[in-house]
Amino acid sequence: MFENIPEVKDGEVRPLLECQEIQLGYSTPSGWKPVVNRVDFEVRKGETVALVGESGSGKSTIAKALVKLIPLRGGSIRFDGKEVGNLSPVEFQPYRKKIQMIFQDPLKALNPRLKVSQLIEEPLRLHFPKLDRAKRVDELLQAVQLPVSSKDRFPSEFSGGQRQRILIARALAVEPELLVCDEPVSALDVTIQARLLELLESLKSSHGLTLLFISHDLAVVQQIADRVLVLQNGRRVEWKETGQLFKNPEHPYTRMLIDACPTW
Ligand SMILES: Nc1ncnc2c1ncn2[C@@H]1O[C@H](COP(=O)(O)OP(=O)(O)OP(=O)(O)O)[C@@H](O)[C@H]1O
Repeated sequence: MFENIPEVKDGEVRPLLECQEIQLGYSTPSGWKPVVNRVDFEVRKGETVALVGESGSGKSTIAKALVKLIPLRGGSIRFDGKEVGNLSPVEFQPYRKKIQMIFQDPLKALNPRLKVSQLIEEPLRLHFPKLDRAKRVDELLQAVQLPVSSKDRFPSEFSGGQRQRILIARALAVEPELLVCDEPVSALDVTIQARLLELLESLKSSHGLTLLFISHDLAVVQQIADRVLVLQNGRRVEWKETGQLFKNPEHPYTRMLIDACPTW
């Protein structure tokens, strides 16, 4: 099955994530609602791939499937060469740590009753029980360029951009390989957005990360992505290296997205 995944040749960077003909959707009271239809893409190690498309095109649905928040209905998801799409939640456990997600609204993901130190220690306790957690919390706060004193405060005491950094520190705690970022900067103003994008860029090299970056903002995508997958109504309409996409958008939908972007 899915033998059309190309062999990796010598010197080529191996894909960390390979999605082949994935089909996703939701069970609703009125029946099965298909959302993502036979979509193919891959993310090479160290690369940033952006998923773009209008609201409702299926971007977050793909992200949810990658961390098994919803099941794969058809097709194949391979992580580091291994088929993970049809694993049970228990079988998927070893991979769950390697794929971390950050969301647009960190407040929803951070328990407001816990201090930052507790929020970051939580995944450490689970995955690295023998580690000196206090030391690691300090290191992770420094990695996301927050003062170490932040650890004694609560999420509500921070700005949106700072909360996003806390969420990133928490995600980094388990040493992921793939960071799935679902509209992580959409709620932030432009200056804060730019700083957070710079941070993600520097964490990529310092922590050996690969990024799948979901956004509807093409200005952001142009800044951060190596390749872009354009989704329309759950179908792939374009899949290209970023420079090429902006220079030579082939699909009318891509051209429409680019024309609709206020930066151009
Ligand atoms: N739990 C659910 N049950 C039923 N339908 C859902 C559910 N979650 C999402 N959908 C539908 O799936 C489609 C794709 O939604 P999705 O959130 O993946 O889009 P998106 O491209 O990420 O959009 P946005 O940019 O607005 O987040 C939409 O029609 C949405 O209404």
